[in-house]
Amino acid sequence: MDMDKVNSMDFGDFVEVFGNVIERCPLIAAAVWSQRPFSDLEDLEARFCAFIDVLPQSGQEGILRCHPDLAGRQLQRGTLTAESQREQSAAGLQGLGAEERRRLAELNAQYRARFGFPFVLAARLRDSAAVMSELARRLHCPPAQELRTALGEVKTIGRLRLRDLLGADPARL
Ligand SMILES: NC(=O)N[C@H]1NC(=O)NC1=O
Repeated sequence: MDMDKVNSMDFGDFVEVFGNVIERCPLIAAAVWSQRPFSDLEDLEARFCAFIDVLPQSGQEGILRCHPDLAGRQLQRGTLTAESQREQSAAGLQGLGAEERRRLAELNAQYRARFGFPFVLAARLRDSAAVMSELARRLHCPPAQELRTALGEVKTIGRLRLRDLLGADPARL
């Protein structure tokens, strides 16, 4: 899909196509549509990121809370969004053994109890060992720093999803 096509989309089509660039936050695509035309992919990415950056902290935390747990119950049940399913599978999270799943669930619960939102990371760029070690490491970060890190991961996930939709090279992120 090229930028002319994106710029010519009506509101409904745009939200349909880009509504899950930020996981389960179609409102962001709805807001970004108003800012067309976009000059290129980087411009489009920047609009999604800027929306996140100007939200109050409660809104930023709300975005994080829209993300499903990594290797959580939804992955087992197959009820994730198609994008999330693909990303979690790419990290090998579907093939975890019972003990690894239990350990990850325990760390996810500790993380959520400490920060008030789920642990978020761009799973596509990691394997399951890296997911586990990042979770164990970030669990001990100061809350303000962790909020910034988590939002950075949301943006990375979104940029990779945009690249998929536009047929751009994900390696150039
Ligand atoms: N919790 C979390 O990071 N979830 C996300 N990560 C990712 O790559 N896809 C997701 O849904």
